Amino acid sequence: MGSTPAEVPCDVVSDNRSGLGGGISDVYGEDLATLDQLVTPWVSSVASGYSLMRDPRYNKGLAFTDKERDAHYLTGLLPPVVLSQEVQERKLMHNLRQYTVPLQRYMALMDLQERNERLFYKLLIDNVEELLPVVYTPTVGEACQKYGSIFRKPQGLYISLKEKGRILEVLKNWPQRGIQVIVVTDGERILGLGDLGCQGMGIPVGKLSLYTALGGIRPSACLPITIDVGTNNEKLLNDEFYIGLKQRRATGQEYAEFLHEFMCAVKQNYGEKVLVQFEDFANHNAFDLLSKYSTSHLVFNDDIQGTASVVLAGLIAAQKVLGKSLADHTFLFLGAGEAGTGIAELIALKISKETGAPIDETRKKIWLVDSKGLIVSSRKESLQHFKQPWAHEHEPVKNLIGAVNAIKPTVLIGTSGVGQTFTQEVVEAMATNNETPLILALSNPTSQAECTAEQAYTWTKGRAIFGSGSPFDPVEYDGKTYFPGQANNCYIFPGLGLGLIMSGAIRVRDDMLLAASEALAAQVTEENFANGLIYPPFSNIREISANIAASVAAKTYELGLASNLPRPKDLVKFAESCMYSPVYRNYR
Ligand SMILES: NC(=O)C1=CN([C@@H]2O[C@H](COP(=O)(O)OP(=O)(O)OC[C@H]3O[C@@H](n4cnc5c(N)ncnc54)[C@H](OP(=O)(O)O)[C@@H]3O)[C@@H](O)[C@H]2O)C=CC1
Ligand SMILES: CC(=O)C(=O)O
Ligand SMILES: [Mg+2]
Repeated sequence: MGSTPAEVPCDVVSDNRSGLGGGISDVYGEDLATLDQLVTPWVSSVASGYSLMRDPRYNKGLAFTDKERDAHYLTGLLPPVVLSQEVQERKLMHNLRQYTVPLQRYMALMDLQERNERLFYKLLIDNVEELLPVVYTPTVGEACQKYGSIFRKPQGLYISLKEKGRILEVLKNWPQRGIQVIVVTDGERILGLGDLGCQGMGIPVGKLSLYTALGGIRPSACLPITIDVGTNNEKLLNDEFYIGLKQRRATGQEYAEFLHEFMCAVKQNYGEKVLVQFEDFANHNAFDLLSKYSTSHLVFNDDIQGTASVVLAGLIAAQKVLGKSLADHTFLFLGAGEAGTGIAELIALKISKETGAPIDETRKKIWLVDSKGLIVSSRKESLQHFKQPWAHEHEPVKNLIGAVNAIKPTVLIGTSGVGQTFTQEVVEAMATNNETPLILALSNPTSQAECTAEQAYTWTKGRAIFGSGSPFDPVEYDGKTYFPGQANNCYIFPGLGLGLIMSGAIRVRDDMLLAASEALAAQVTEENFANGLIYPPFSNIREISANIAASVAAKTYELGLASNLPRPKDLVKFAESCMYSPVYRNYR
């Protein structure tokens, strides 16, 4: 590394560089470079023999055929048996099930991803309900907490303050060029586990594996990034195995300039149509980053917008069970941060669109409690900007039970990041006030859920509709089985991302999030409703994602924000045709 990054303001990057496949012309600058400029000497070659077996993108392990073994100098490097991918899959699932500790399963799966990418995705796609809790919440949370200790092979791209002034060059070290989706975190609010610094990398890695498995985005088009601006986590600062910068977090101008350099470098390197998903930033940066870059980049914040879209989908679906329109509900949130206010705002927007009432009016049906109590107008001056629209006229209320009794919500949503805050008293009050209380304990991982599924069903005597951010097993109560739903943004972001990419979107708009919610809600079947579910099962997630993608793409075309022209006629078929398949390819 040596040359300084070109000084390109974020908003003057040519849009002609990346095509549907993220195809970029001379973005690495080899052709245009002058003699005194440094370039990265990337080469491509045909892998064979040992290096073919060591390349996770092409490795098939014992599934290499005899013909392939002969042609690619593999004979003798493998035992004689040839196994099909299906047999490999059965064997691996059998082995995985031997591990009783979830973190061991996580590590085994990460090893597989590093060893044989297609087999990893085949496993994940075919066994999504079993493996989602391993590569994603809750186990990924534990993995992040212990990332330094379990660290073997680096995954994703680490951009630390040490690279200030040369982020563009760091991006060029990533071997894949046709990047279509970046999930980036700075590790400050990892699930409900707080500041995990550089060890937050598990989250972008996990989210992007879902982009591929659930949304069909090619693995080579996905780039997980962790921005390391330090950590304020004392435990990590004193941990000899910590993998990040051992310094306190950069803030203010230093932070903003570093993030700006990053955002400019991303656009410069990958063009205008690369999707950047902000993930698990703390709310004091998340809202500002989203509003700053949503006018110049294709960005969305999963915690604010993806979560909003998935919860709205559940509420739209629940209308069929409850026989009430959204406008007939009163909503109460515990937690008024990214997830809470993000969901609240999208609900208010949806009601406003449905009823024609101004959004200032529709917000009045929605109440939020933060760590200081109910958000009311007398607190307005001291509130962060994202809470202010929710400061309604009401006398102060100190805590959640007080708010439940005063507001009498029909829907209770937990976005506090604090476990066991929906106490028996709170849940029973919901059951007293409502025939069918809708209770969503969204905080992750499981340890931070506001209540468990069992508590929700027991304390409401089986009358609640319950969903949670992390999965719970079905619950037996009074001779009946109850199936809790998983209200998690992973229903939305893979399909949303696919829809944006396949239409060549250049910006994300709220209407696209609403389209995603409608599409997800439409996938809930009568059978799901009969089981008390307001989300469809994950077993059909690829079909669901294709439908979400088609609706998002349709909205993108309608808004004039699509660049992949002409518009394909059948967007669902087009979405399906764009999806990555993990089935092995044959080598000549
Ligand atoms: N299911 C899903 O798909 C998603 C789940 N989440 C989960 O939601 C949780 C919150 O995330 P996010 O909104 O980004 O976090 P934020 O930090 O932005 O917000 C947390 C909010 O909770 C409030 N809070 C904290 N402790 C308490 C308490 N004891 N009583 C009342 N309020 C409290 C905070 O209050 P104050 O402002 O006063 O500090 C703040 O308003 C996390 O656990 C995360 O995993 C997030 C995104 C998606
Ligand atoms: C699910 C998710 O994005 C979160 O808990 O932060
Ligand atoms: Mg998140």
